[in-house]
Amino acid sequence: MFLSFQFLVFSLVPFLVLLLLLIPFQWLSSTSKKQKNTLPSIPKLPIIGNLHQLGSAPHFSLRALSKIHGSLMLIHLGSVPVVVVSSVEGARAVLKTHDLIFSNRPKLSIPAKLTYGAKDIGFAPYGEHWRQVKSITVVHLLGRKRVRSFRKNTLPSIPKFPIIGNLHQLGSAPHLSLRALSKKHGSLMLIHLGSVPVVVVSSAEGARAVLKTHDLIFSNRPKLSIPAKLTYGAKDIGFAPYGEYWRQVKSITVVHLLSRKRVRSFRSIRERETISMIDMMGKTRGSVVDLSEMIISLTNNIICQVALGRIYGDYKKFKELLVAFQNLLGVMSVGSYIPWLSWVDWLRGLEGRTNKVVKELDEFFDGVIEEHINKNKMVNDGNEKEKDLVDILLDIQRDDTADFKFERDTIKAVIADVFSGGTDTTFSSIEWALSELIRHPKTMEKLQVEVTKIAQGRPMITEDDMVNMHYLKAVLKETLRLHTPFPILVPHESRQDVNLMGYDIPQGTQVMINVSAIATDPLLWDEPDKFKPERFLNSSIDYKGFDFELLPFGAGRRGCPGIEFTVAINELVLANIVYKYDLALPNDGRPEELDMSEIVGIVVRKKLPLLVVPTPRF
Ligand code: HEM
Repeated sequence: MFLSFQFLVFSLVPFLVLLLLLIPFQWLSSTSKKQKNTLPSIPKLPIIGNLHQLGSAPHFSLRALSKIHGSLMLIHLGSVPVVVVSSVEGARAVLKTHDLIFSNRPKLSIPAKLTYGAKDIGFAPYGEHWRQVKSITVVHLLGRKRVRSFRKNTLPSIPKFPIIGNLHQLGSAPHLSLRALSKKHGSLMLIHLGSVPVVVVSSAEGARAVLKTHDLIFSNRPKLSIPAKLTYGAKDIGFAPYGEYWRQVKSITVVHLLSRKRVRSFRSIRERETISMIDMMGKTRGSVVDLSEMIISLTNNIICQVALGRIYGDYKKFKELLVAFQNLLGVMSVGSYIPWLSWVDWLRGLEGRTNKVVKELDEFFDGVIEEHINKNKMVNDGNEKEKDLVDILLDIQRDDTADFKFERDTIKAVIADVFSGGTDTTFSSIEWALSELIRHPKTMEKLQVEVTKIAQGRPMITEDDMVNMHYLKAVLKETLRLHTPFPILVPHESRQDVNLMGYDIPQGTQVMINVSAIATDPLLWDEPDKFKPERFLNSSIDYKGFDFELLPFGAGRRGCPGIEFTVAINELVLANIVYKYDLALPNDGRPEELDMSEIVGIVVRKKLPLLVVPTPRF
């Protein structure tokens, strides 16, 4: 008993001594805590503190605890005191009132290891390092400007129907329908032709962005089923996809047919054909003349001679084939836009008509090529001047040393291009110019004064005179502005993703540039619908592809290579007709009665032929 009491005393003594020592300390510290107004800890277990109370969803557990112990409570995670805030005022006090004080992070062993010793933003202690790293990241990744730059800014599509998209809205004159739509939806709008998204551009800035700023990207052409069939699988220039083949074929055609030097060399052909037409007009002796028919023949004769070497005997048939060819180029095939409905093209006879025209033109071209091969076998004098385009293309085809090889189909496709691109466009601009002159007698008079003064009594106006014909040039520019032969450029296609005027345009998007809408934009032109050649007299605006408000020939890489060729014919023919004749309408029709209705194919032509009664002026 004594032993056990002794044992008890001896074992309790140190404990009691410790207790005696601790009591005043505890009392002291609790008084000092009271003075400091410390947050009382919620009940906890030794060693683990309140860790066991966090559970698998600490936010719920702590919310429950805060309902018992208050919205500001002290818990212990192991031995670490943690203040838990669950009220708006508490959050404000920590994150606003004392933000700077509470801006540090605790050192947590695993996150520190995972972040290269808290070298990141989230776990770095408050200080200069954290400030710098955070600010760099915000500026270059997380700032509003940067975040906006990551957003895909797609052009919203205008309302459309299922399957057909906006096809029904194009109507019979797409350039006019699209102009009306752009007034409502903006000068850059996304439409859908069937399932194919098409960006329609109707402003000079938009045209500049496509044809200059992003010219290389938009230099492709979409694959369109009917044009592809008509051009031997897009082996021509106009519909060939952008690439080495297109570059070579275009450059060969420019060098050997359309360059200024070559165009000059065809001068005698132009002058001969113009004299012949002027003579024919004189022979009608006061009767009605179909001037449209005469100008078509003149244009075709010139192109035939420079491209094929001569006018062909069964030429009438060739002319009819060309008309059919051009009509087909202007047709919108369902298959190009709704591939699974391509059988509709077959049903409406489009396929059949295309195949027939392709076959007949092909036979005609084969005949022309064979004739050239035989002729070259007989006369091989190597005289470059005598060679027409077919001779030159055959030479290139035969040349083993040339880097670039092409087949007979290329020759045929290029010839088809020259005729389809060159005849109707050239003819219709002369026809429209004469029609406008007849409707505006004062303008006609002014032009006649200019040509008469420059001709100085000579029987014909020649190409040397053109340099001084400022009013004539203004008349032609105004004609090409108001009666743009291709009111919508041949469609372009993006070769890669591109940002066009703030919008993300994906690769393979078709682009239609409505150059006639731009040429009649009231923001750019004063009285845009009136024929006023004077507007060009003191203006540097030209149609060569540098002024985006006037783009009858397009611009950039895909621009028309035939400007010199066509302008030479237009100027000469127009100057000589108005120099030699006064033109009156049949049956004493008044000038303003002249019908100016349009017919829209691939080229916008005058619907009715231009019938006039020519009276010699001298
Ligand atoms: C008034 C007469 C003419 C007008 C208004 C005209 C207009 C045009 C236009 C708007 C284009 C498409 C441009 C683009 O897609 O951006 C074009 C392309 C073309 N034109 Fe003309 N053209 C005319 C005469 C000619 C002539 C006389 C020829 C040849 C003899 C010709 C041959 C071509 C060719 C081959 C292309 C395709 C260019 C390419 O895709 O790279 N054009 N033309």
